[in-house]
Amino acid sequence: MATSSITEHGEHRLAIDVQGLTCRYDDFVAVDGLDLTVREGELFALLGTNGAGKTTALETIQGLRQPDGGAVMVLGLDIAADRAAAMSRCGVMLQETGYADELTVRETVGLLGALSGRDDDPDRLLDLAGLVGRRDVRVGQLSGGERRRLDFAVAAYGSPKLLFLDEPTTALDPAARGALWAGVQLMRDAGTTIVLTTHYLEEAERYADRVAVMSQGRIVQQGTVAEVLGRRPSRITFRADPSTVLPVAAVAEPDGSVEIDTFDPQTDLLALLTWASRTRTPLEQLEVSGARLEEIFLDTERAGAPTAAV
Ligand SMILES: Nc1ncnc2c1ncn2[C@@H]1O[C@H](COP(=O)(O)OP(=O)(O)OP(=O)(O)O)[C@@H](O)[C@H]1O
Repeated sequence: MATSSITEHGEHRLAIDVQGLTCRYDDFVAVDGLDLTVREGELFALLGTNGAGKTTALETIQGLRQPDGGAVMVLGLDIAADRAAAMSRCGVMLQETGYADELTVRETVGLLGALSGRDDDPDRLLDLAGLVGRRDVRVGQLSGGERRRLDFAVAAYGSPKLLFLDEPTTALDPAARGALWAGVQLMRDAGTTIVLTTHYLEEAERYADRVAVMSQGRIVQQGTVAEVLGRRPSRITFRADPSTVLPVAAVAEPDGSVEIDTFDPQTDLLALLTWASRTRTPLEQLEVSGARLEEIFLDTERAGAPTAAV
């Protein structure tokens, strides 16, 4: 992250500051007192199951919907009062965008990008989005993955200060995903704050500086990937004779499978291996796995109600 995102008082400058945001559809509360902060210069992933409230929250943060309660500041501006000024510094990649099929890729980037009010070179965007080879192809002839990269090129036009990406890699093949992530990382490295939603948790784990997990309209986990993962234990698994008395606390099943959940895998593994060596106990299929976002995500869904630390 760029050091310029820290104030002279050592605090993080905020690209987005949401306090107590509530959004209703008639009597249904889709976003329920949401507190969310995104720091300048970071790549922030908003996660959650279908219907968790991510799109509603992001649309409200972008000023497309009026909140039923709470306050939203975007790039230091109150979105309710200064939407035009705030959004003129933002790029938005929606889940679907309509294009004129007969225009070429370069024409489309140039025309739609210019609507942002920012200047840029369309060829730079085509390079960023991995579309140089498709420059003169008509948009109607693009594949789904190429269209998604076109969405990205248009949203990134003029290097916005803040870029919203709604499920940017959904339905892309691995090569197209890699190309899009490379472009996203270049934007972040150049100082753009990125806020994205995704259902690909491994991508959030790999690329995001911080993540938030939404459930039933509220944030149930928020922090750096390491912080969020650190709230869940690592797991040591192996198979051993069911009659074996183990040196560490474990869940041993009658079929011989053993699970050890631990926040100190190094110490527990060392104790286990030392003991196994001394007692000549075979530990078959021994594996150690760190916590994954997917497990945390599933935990919060199983819990049903928002309870976890934020
Ligand atoms: N126009 C609407 N009218 C009534 N209810 C709505 C409307 N739009 C969304 N909802 C409801 O609000 C809740 C949150 O929806 P939202 O689209 O914000 O979730 P999401 O987290 O973005 O889901 P997804 O991952 O599927 O995009 C859901 O229960 C949804 O059914």
